Amino acid sequence: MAGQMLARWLDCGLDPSRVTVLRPSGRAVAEGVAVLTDYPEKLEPGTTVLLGMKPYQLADVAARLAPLCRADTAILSILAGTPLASLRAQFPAPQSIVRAMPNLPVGLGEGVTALFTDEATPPESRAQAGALIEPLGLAEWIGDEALFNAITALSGCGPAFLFRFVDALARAGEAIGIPVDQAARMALATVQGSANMAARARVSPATLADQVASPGGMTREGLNVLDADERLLTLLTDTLAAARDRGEAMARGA
Ligand SMILES: NC(=O)c1ccc[n+]([C@@H]2O[C@H](COP(=O)([O-])OP(=O)(O)OC[C@H]3O[C@@H](n4cnc5c(N)ncnc54)[C@H](O)[C@@H]3O)[C@@H](O)[C@H]2O)c1
Ligand code: PRO
Repeated sequence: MAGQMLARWLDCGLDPSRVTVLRPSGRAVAEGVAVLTDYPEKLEPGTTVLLGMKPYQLADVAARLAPLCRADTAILSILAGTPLASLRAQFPAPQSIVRAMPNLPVGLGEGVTALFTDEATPPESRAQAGALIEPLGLAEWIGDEALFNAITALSGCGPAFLFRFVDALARAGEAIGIPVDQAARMALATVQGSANMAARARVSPATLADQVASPGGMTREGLNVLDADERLLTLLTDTLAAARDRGEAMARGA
């Protein structure tokens, strides 16, 4: 995920010589970006540190990284299910700690990133974090951290659910006799075109769905299947709730 964010920042003109990546594998990231396999001796004043490892690695990483941090180090964490209080406990020195939850299309500048911080982060640092995220796509500040796992379920995990939907649409097409390659191409292009259309439309996706459905026609019969007993809504509510609940469990250390 962090690699997608970096790719977009570099595409938008970030000077690669200003970036250092720490990754145990030492694998190259991008031309001109320094890669370290171990922690540096110090951090430059005003460094922004993006935490992009797995959430369960927080304590191990903080044990080495926190002593290098100063009051003017800014922490940006993309760790799912990791509350701001946990980050503050692990990184006592930095004033600015921001929780971010991006999704994978940030690499194209078409992502969604939820942001949250607390009163200890100075307003100018909050603005800097917002400016950093802005080229990645839609940025949404969240007022209540209690919603962060729900928001992660919707937009952070959302691409996976959409990819699953595209795959299912293609396989359903195949199930009713469309050749497999053709069904895959047409399902993806249908979702892409429809998403672009919905993004530009003046009316809601619900209204657009009704506009596709000619009275007494084919689409209405299909929508009736999705809508029966709110089948699709129930399925998606259960999906988001399961993802959200995993975030809550991760926050409890499970
Ligand atoms: N994948 C997503 O769509 C997504 C979206 C939002 C947030 N996240 C968050 O991003 C984080 C990484 O998830 P991912 O899916 O990108 O996994 P990943 O396995 O692709 O990336 C993990 C990265 O951590 C690095 N790493 C491993 N050990 C490390 C260490 N000891 N110190 C520093 N770096 C280390 C690895 O080099 C690797 O680049 C997680 O905290 C996850 O919650 C992921
Ligand atoms: N990927 C991370 C996870 O699955 C968080 C959102 C997307 O935990």
